[in-house]
Amino acid sequence: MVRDYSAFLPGSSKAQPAAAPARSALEALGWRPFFAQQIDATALTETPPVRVLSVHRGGLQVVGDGIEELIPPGPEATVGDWLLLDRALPRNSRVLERASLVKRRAPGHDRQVQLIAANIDTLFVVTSCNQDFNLARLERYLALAFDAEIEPVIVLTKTDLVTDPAPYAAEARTLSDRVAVVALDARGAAPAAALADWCRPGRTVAFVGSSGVGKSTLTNALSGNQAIATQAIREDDAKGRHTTTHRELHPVPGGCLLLDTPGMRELQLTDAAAGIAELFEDLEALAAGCRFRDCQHETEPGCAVQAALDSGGVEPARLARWRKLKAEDAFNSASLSERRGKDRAFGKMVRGVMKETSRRKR
Ligand SMILES: Nc1nc2c(ncn2[C@@H]2O[C@H](COP(=O)(O)OP(=O)(O)OP(=O)(O)O)[C@@H](O)[C@H]2O)c(=O)[nH]1
Ligand SMILES: [Zn+2]
Repeated sequence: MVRDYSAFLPGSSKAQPAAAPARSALEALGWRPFFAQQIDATALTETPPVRVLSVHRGGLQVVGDGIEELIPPGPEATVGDWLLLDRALPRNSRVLERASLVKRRAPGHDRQVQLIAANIDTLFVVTSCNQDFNLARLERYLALAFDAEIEPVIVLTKTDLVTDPAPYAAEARTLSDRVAVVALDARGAAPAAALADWCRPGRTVAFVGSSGVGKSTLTNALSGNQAIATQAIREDDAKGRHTTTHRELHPVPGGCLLLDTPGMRELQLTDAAAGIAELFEDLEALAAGCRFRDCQHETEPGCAVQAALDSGGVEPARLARWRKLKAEDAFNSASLSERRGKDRAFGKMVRGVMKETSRRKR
């Protein structure tokens, strides 16, 4: 489905409510005390704050109070970042400390860390009341959100396609008592009201989830479904094809800021140990009581996790998901050489076992 961004285009004021509350241009862009307290009054006038709306090869598209420009590449910034714009030397603009940051390791050799998006307030983790619904997948996104210091909210779509969506919502609620769960029909008027709490003016939100769960439908719903003609923002890629612009922050007139990037949709779990620990804080706390610090919670003596499992204090399926998520994160976070090392160690182990077996046969 093509996302309809026409309401976000410059000059579009159709979604503006008649009596919008007065709010500074910066606040509407997400400016708040967390950023303001990082600078003094002189810096504020000499180097005005601007927010990065998009990142292109040619530079950074930034907006601020009466400012809208493309500055050359230089500052190590990503979509959503706040910069103190150095008018004389834009590439020296300072990046303000982030309230949240989504990053990932680049595929390929050096596996450098790539910045995906900064200063997102809410990550809507979208799934549907159908076979897409999967606790392990939801947990992966929740851990990523926690790791990036973003508040996750689970959005369950397609409630209209099942007789009773309640069991889905109930299962989603078992994942964490710190995560809100919203169940809705993504088409129509429901989302704007149901998600209003997180989509107030000046808030920055993003949707993640598998293909087809309703992210575009929700995006369009938040923009007020104002435009009738579908008019996605597009740019030509190197091969002359039209592709939806990557890494864009779209200010919804009179509303929140919406981040839509393919990089966000394909989030992989890497370097998210802290987020996993936060999501599974009860199991982490148990594990602190294991005899060995590197306990794998399998057959080790003095394993507090196994003991809790035996006494029924831990749900086996959840424990299995925790261990799998940790293993996935460790593997994805390892450098290439570390992975090779692991492969070598594994190969050596396999060869050792085979030697042992053939010797026994003789
Ligand atoms: N009945 C019903 N259909 C829905 C709902 N949410 C989404 N759909 C439909 O599901 C299809 C896929 O929705 P999209 O919004 O394109 O899904 P997406 O997550 O953006 O998918 P990608 O762009 O592939 O990532 C569309 O035909 C929507 O109309 C819902 O709550 N109820
Ligand atoms: Zn243990």
